[in-house]
Amino acid sequence: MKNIAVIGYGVIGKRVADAINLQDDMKLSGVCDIISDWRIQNAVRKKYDIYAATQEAEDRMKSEGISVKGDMHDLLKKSDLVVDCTPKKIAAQNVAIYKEQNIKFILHGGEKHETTGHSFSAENNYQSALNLDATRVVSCNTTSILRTLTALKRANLLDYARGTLLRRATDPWESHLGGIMNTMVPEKDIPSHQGPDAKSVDPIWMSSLPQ
Ligand SMILES: NC(=O)C1=CN([C@@H]2O[C@H](COP(=O)(O)OP(=O)(O)OC[C@H]3O[C@@H](n4cnc5c(N)ncnc54)[C@H](OP(=O)(O)O)[C@@H]3O)[C@@H](O)[C@H]2O)C=CC1
Ligand SMILES: O=C(OP(=O)(O)O)[C@H](O)COP(=O)(O)O
Repeated sequence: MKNIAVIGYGVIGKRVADAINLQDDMKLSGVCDIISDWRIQNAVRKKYDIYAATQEAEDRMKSEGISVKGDMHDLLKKSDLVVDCTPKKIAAQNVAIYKEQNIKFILHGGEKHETTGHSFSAENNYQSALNLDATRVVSCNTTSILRTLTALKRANLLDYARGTLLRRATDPWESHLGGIMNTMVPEKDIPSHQGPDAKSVDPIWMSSLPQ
């Protein structure tokens, strides 16, 4: 049984926590965040152990009647692996802590490939992730590119690829950040980061493809 910690209980973290909870060989050791609003109340309702990332967060959580088990370091001490689901750039800052505590970690698509040196998409490179100390699960958009091109490549139908990604939805509170790219808001930089990102998952399969 492996004890898994989730840092950041937002859009992705709440799903990761529920998924861990469903596995026979994993135990959710706790979730750690800075929020004290309705979002963390979902974790309270599910009886997950809650940890506060900062002292201010702990004070706010307690003032909202949330029982706090400790801080992030307390959670890491009782965990074998951490899945960091904090917003982009925050997770990269946490990497030094994970390395110092010698704990394996998984980051998400908001971070750069170099942060872990391995980028993961199960269909493409599950085997190469075994026994690593760290990996990064690429974003939903990069995964969609990988799944589409991998299917075409396996069917021997792929010479090269040039794609336009139309993102039709976004987290509502981030809609002002260009989330609905190429639908209402055009992507300003070509190639967008998802093409090179796909190559970082599978450099051999994708190396022949222009960006
Ligand atoms: N949303 C999506 O559709 C997808 C997101 N991703 C990637 O997943 C990762 C997480 O994104 P997402 O779930 O959307 O992010 P969210 O903003 O929904 O959730 C992140 C949570 O972490 C909290 N947080 C902020 N700072 C800290 C900290 N120092 N310690 C602990 N918790 C903290 C946030 O609080 P607060 O809100 O107060 O900042 C929030 O509750 C990113 O790398 C993103 O790029 C990948 C695929 C899809
Ligand atoms: O919505 C996402 O992340 P975000 O909340 O950091 O913008 C998804 O990870 C999509 O990210 P992408 O724009 O890197 O494909």
